[in-house]
Amino acid sequence: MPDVTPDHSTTDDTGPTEPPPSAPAPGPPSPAGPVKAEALKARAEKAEAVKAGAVKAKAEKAEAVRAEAVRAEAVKAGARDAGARIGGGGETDRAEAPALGGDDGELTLPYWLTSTQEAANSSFLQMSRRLPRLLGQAWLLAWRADPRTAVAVLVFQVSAGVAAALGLISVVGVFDGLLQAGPTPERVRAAVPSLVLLILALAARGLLQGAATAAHGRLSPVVYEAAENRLLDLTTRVDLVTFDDPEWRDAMQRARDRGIHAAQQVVDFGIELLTNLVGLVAAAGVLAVLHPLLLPLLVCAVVPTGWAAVRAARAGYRNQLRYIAVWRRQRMLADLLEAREPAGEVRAFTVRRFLLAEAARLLRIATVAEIDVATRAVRTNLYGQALSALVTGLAYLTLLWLLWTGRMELAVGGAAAYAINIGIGRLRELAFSVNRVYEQGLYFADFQGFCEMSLKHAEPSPERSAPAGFEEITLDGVTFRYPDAERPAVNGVSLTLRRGEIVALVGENGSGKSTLAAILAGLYRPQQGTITWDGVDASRFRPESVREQVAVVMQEPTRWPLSARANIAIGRHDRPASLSQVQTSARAGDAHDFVMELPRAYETLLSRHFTDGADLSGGQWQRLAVSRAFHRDAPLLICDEPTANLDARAEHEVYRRLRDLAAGRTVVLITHRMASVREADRIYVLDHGAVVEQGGHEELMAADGLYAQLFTLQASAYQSA
Ligand SMILES: Nc1ncnc2c1ncn2[C@@H]1O[C@H](COP(=O)(O)OP(=O)(O)OP(=O)(O)O)[C@@H](O)[C@H]1O
Repeated sequence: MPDVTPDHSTTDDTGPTEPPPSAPAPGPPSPAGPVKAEALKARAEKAEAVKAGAVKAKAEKAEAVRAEAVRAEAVKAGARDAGARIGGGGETDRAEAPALGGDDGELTLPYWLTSTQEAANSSFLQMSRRLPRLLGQAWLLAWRADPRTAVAVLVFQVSAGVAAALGLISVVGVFDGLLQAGPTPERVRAAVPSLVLLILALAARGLLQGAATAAHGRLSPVVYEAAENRLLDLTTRVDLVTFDDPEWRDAMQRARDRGIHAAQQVVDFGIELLTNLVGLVAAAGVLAVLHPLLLPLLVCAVVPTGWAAVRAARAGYRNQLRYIAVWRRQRMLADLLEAREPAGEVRAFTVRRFLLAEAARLLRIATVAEIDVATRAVRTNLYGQALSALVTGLAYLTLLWLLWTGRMELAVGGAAAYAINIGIGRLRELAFSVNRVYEQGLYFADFQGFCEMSLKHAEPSPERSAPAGFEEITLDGVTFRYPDAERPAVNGVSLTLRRGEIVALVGENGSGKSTLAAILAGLYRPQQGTITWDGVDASRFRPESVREQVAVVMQEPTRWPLSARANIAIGRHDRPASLSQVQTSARAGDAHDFVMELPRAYETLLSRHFTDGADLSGGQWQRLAVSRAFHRDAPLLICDEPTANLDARAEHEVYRRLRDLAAGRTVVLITHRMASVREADRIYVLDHGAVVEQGGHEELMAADGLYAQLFTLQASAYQSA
């Protein structure tokens, strides 16, 4: 869970506070950059060239040039050393080998950084203009996640601000009392009521601020939870073909990478901004009452302070922008090195040292860059503080001038000095808040964009449900093309499935068998042609209700990291199944015997990632998948190469049971094992997405077409062996 939960309780009204870190870096660690002066100069020039609103392509190019310059420096500086260190200095250990991806590690701007690019190059004015809408969106998000807590945060926060304003006003009273003419005891007495009010106001503010922080601590994770749930909900609601749409996948990746976190942060920083705004309004109000000149003075102070804040933040983002690609690649490699699946190949291909060197090279670049960021952050903060001191000095000089020339009373001057102090601190924090809300708002826009896009791709949901069971399913001229594909994967297919039949789909690789099976299963909707269930157009049924009637054994069945029992029972997760029912399904899929040999039999967790977990062989996983499909007990069973990983005995068993199972059901069988096909009632031969032959085994052999060729080829291979 993301971590950023600003603690508002630490906000102090007693004067300007230290500026917050210039660049909150959600997700990846803070970026970095080598300290070479020339590279920095080149980067600065390029950065200036990339003006706000510049087209994305231009920005990407500029960034790539910069990144490359800096990368080259960093690689020179440390990568080879790092590579040498890792493997003990051997020749093969060094990072001499070409970088992964065949691009020699060129760091082009990844798609998901375009928002940061925009943020890094936005002016303060641009940020301020978008702000109201962003704050509105943040509020909506918080409201939807938890309306009561959202209102509580708002009420507590505003009340704390009002209490702070009261405190400020009472300070004026204290000064007024203390600095009036007369003997000291009288002056002290005159100041007491205001002092009491000040104490009460501060106590109330402390309490309210604490309550606001507590409510916010509750709201923030709930917002994250709501955003994550919404993303998952929409991701699973779109139809399957949307997963093959690269644009949607990009959008999903962006929303997942940064969007969810940004949703939470927009709310967090929105609250922070509100807090600072209330404080500022209080200070400004008091100043306006004290002297008409003081308010414009404070407003003037916002210009340099805001400029310094935005400049510091933008510098941080630029660094992040530059090095986040390095960081991501390093993480990707590290993940691969740590994962179980590639562990075998890492060793078998003896690539350990090569990969380590590459990971170290990237890490080195990031480390060098990180040191640079720290140095530059100190410098920027120094400038910011100097500028801030200058503006504050100017404000006080004006105040002195007002006092000196008798335009302001001493008591009022004391209170004004206090209010200016607070006002300037608030302004600085406000500038940071604005910058943060804006930056996170850009990623949040990605999240919202994905939600809107997914809603457009959501499956249609007609009221009508498919009937339980069928006599005949008919496909008429069905054509299906994947997004961006040049030609249809299934082209004008017409076929009929009757109850109790075993129908086989045969054809060479890529001929469209699996796609056709997915269409039959209701996973893809054809762009042309119709599918009817007992004469009713299946598109008029709720897609889920069609799938309820289908059990599928996928080509690559999912290896659910659940117990063996759950791996089978998930086939009908909505109906509670007893162990004996699960065992019956397991026997049907020829899985019972090996499951009983597992350490905890049916309760064994099938994942090596957990203690006591076990893993299965490819064939065993397949048998579980067949059992799962049997357990689903649906009128249409689609088996897409169910025996590809099975040994001869298991294969024989599965087909024998399929025959039994077909009684009263329909089985669609896809397999390259021609011997298993000859048993089918009808065989459809596919070529380039179209049905080129159909009939029984004998009939097709006699036709001497593609089927006969494939069959004879396989049979002869066995005979010659
Ligand atoms: N998700 C996808 N996106 C785009 N094209 C796809 C996708 N899946 C399959 N295709 C293409 O559709 C065509 C048919 O693929 P399909 O998987 O249906 O063939 P198949 O007959 O089942 O092949 P195999 O015997 O190898 O399993 C192929 O050209 C394939 O490249």
